[in-house]
Amino acid sequence: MSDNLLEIRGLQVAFDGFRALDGVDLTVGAGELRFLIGPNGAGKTTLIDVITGLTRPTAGSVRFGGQELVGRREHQIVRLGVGRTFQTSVVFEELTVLENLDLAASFRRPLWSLLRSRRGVPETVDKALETTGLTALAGSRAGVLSHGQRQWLEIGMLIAQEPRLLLLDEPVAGMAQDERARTGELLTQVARDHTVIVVEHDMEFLRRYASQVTVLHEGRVLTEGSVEQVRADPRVQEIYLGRAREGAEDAVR
Ligand SMILES: Nc1ncnc2c1ncn2[C@@H]1O[C@H](COP(=O)(O)OP(=O)(O)OP(=O)(O)O)[C@@H](O)[C@H]1O
Repeated sequence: MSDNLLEIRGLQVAFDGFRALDGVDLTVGAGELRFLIGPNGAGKTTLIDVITGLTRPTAGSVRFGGQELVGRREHQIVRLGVGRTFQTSVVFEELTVLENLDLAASFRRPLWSLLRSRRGVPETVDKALETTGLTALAGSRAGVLSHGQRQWLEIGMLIAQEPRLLLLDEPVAGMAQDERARTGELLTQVARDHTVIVVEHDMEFLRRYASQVTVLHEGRVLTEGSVEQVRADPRVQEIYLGRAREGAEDAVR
């Protein structure tokens, strides 16, 4: 049996004839921390939407742990062990950090165990608190968390569901420098027990925390490799620096 957790082949998505994905092939091994980059409109979010069942492809296949995901509904894909964060928050502000984690974890518990009175905190919730470093804030209302702490809570809510694959869409967007570093460490730690795909634009962040990078461009995989290999690729420089001339000077520095 192959060690590949995710095998995507010939994936196409068309919106009114426009090919947002145009034959994507992508293989991610079990236990990998893979970064996905590409300029605006490259198809990164569309790719995550297809893996998670939100968008149906016009052609191609997504095999996860040997099972075909195309054609399955979102909740079925979650149950198979694929978790994602959204760009909009899914945290309940009025609930505490612990309650948010407990609620997220509860989807795996059978109904009878939810109705039974429970003593203590489930192990998955404890582990999520510890991994995200939010133990001291367990009793705080989620509404008072900083932007960074909230992102970590969302990652914790995913971990509490025990997925095999986590898909994170720009986890450090809008974060201060110290929160970025903390997030990088968190992702590295999460990747010890899970396979993780991270969509991220920030090159400095990639340089520090990414080992394998896939570059998406115009709905296709342009290249893959280490951060250094990818940055040295003239085609990558062209797509980023082409835009840099339009104002985003730091794109591949
Ligand atoms: N529902 C939709 N209907 C029509 N076009 C869409 C739809 N969703 C995405 N697109 C188009 O598909 C292309 C890929 O979009 P996508 O959001 O996947 O890119 P991205 O790489 O995630 O970009 P960004 O970095 O800006 O988030 C874009 O040209 C976008 O306008």
